[in-house]
Amino acid sequence: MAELIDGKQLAKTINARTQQAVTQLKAQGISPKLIVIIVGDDQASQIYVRNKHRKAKQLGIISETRQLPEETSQAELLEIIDQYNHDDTVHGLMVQSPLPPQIDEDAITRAISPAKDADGFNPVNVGNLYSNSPLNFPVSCTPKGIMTMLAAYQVKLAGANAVIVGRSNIVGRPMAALLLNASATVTVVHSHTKNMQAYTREADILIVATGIAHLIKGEDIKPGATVIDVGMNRDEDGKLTGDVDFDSAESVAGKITPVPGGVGPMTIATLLQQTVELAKWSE
Ligand SMILES: NC(=O)C1=CN([C@@H]2O[C@H](COP(=O)(O)OP(=O)(O)OC[C@H]3O[C@@H](n4cnc5c(N)ncnc54)[C@H](OP(=O)(O)O)[C@@H]3O)[C@@H](O)[C@H]2O)C=CC1
Ligand SMILES: Nc1nc(=O)c2c([nH]1)NC[C@@H]1CN(c3ccc(C(=O)N[C@@H](CCC(=O)O)C(=O)O)cc3)C=[N+]21
Repeated sequence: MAELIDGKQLAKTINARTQQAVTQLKAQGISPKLIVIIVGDDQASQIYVRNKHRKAKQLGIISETRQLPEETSQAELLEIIDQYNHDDTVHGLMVQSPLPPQIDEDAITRAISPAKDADGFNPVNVGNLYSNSPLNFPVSCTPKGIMTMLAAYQVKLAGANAVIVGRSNIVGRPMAALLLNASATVTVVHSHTKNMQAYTREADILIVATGIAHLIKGEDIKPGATVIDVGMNRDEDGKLTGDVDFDSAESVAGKITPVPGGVGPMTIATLLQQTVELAKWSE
């Protein structure tokens, strides 16, 4: 039976550290502040944003949710981002996805100042990540949180075969860069990959982010592997379920994350940790 990687518990530890860092910054006259912009009323986004806001407040971070109507134009959103870019009291800024079709995501990620980029999606920060820059810069929170989980559970990265299923800008691509920077041997597979099982079965570390419920089963996993399930899917009766078939996977894997209670809580903890880092770096 695999060891459970308890993201919920680890998130509490990270949040306690963040709270201490907030106290220290406030003593120096800096009050970390995060702005989350949300366009339209996507139900899932509303829930995440509410959770982020509540946690941020608990940790002493000033958190504002800027709710914009579904019909907001790209020019209007860019204007609002520009205002926050120039507001010295704001340290972290993010625009929740998905965005309505009239708004180009790429244009939005480019508009957010790299120094306030709480999501780490701006190409300047992605470039820093891919060139393994020694500078301080923000990184996409989900993969960054996964690195914290792997470290906390003493998963060896150097020389490990790491296989990532999915190549999105939010998870797969930054995850590949982080693991490569940590000297893992990295393979990224996706919907065009031939014979995906041949790769997943060789993975010492398997990270799955596709949005396809139960895509990965026990038979696709190398015995003893560390399995990280990023997927967040709703089944017929509204229950949250991952991209990994937990029941068949947990008897094969060495370590495994549950859904819920795995990667999700770490994403939020990492966003708040990173907001405080941005405030520190802004000094
Ligand atoms: N817990 C958390 O904090 C977070 C959870 N999520 C969840 O993670 C999941 C993935 O999110 P995200 O990365 O944004 O998703 P995207 O839809 O942006 O990307 C999905 C990726 O999976 C690949 N893929 C789809 N089908 C298959 C298949 N049959 N075999 C192999 N690869 C496949 C796609 O390939 P191709 O590129 O070829 O289309 C694509 O690269 C979702 O469930 C999402 O809700 C996301 C972010 C944070
Ligand atoms: N600009 C942007 N940045 C993001 O980081 C971003 C985004 N857009 N759009 C959507 C995805 C998804 N995401 C999650 C955050 C927390 C949980 C989370 O807390 N999950 C809990 C359960 C939550 C529940 O019960 O619904 C868990 O897995 O235990 C999940 C998913 C961030 N995302």
